[in-house]
Amino acid sequence: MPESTPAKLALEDGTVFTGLSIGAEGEVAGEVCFNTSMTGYQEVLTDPSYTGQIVTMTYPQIGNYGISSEDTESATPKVTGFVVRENSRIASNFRSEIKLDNYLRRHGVVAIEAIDTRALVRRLRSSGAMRGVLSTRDLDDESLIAKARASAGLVGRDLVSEVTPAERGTWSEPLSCWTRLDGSGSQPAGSAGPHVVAYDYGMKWNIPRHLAGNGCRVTLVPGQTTADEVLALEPDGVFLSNGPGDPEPLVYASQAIAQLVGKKPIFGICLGHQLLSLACGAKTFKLKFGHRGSNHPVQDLATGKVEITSQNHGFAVEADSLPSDLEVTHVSLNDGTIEGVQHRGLAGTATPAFSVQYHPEASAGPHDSHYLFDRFMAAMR
Ligand SMILES: NC(=O)CC[C@H](N)C(=O)O
Repeated sequence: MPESTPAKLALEDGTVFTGLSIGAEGEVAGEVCFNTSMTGYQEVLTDPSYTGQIVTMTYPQIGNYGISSEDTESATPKVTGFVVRENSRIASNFRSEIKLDNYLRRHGVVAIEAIDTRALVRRLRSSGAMRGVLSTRDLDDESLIAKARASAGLVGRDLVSEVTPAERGTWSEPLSCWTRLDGSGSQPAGSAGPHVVAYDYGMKWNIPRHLAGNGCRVTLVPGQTTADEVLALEPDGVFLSNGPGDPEPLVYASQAIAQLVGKKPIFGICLGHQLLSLACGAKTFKLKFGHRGSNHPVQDLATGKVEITSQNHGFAVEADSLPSDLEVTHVSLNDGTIEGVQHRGLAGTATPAFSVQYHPEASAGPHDSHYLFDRFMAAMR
């Protein structure tokens, strides 16, 4: 029985958790983080921004509504490893096609259940993000701890290269009826609207779904595409996607963006926000334990309004490093970190450049921030 295969998770601080495998046999090393969303495990599993990370869900029972191919944020799971308190034995949902554990095994994801996830998360909260090793092969504590300490971590690595597409592509699928704001039938895809060239650094699919659903013609380009190549496509706007890992080593990306600022309207999300900020001369830093969940409060400084947002980031833009060109537009009400910026000199012109650290495309999460897509549409028109 796969349910009875033992598995262990070891942290670099010497803590070892013993549980049961609910995924593939194997051994993986990554940064151990936690996500506080009560639902959305499927979107978490397939979000390419989790590349290099072993994700712990704080909600104690995961898998109860199974897996539906309509709900993925990329073609396959991208997490390096997965940790839950309890894998639901029942998948109760008419849309479910496969149970969580079978899905994890099918895609080779090493995963563990039946460990004290509260103890694990409290440790990550107080000590900060840690490297870890998750294994069904090696169950020797000392050996696992040594491997965790020798593992690469996230800082200084270019993880975008692992998930960005090799070739240029197009996108035409709109939002599904399940994610439409008003819950009505499928949105018509259009292509008569503006042409968006989207840098795909490991983009969640709900982003191009929003763009296509707004009538945009969407061209997806690899993260290494130069500014001249983007401009040759004659875009009405340039989108900068989310993506995994440390933004600072991605010099090719920030350099290309620097050459596009002021030439076309630019909208960035998450890694795209960090890269736009770097391109304008700001710095980024690693957060102690990151923001990952579906209910993070963010204040829009222009209106004073609070949005409840979906978040997934381990790095952030350093407030003290902001050049005079950049203005803070949104802040986190949990820890005061920067959640949005805009280029001061370009605000109100035909080529604004703005970005947010959180996820207005939701999936999973609330729809409060959808207005940012409307702002981008207005800028392109
Ligand atoms: N979701 C994202 O784009 C994450 C951005 C970046 N990799 C971070 O962890 O901060």
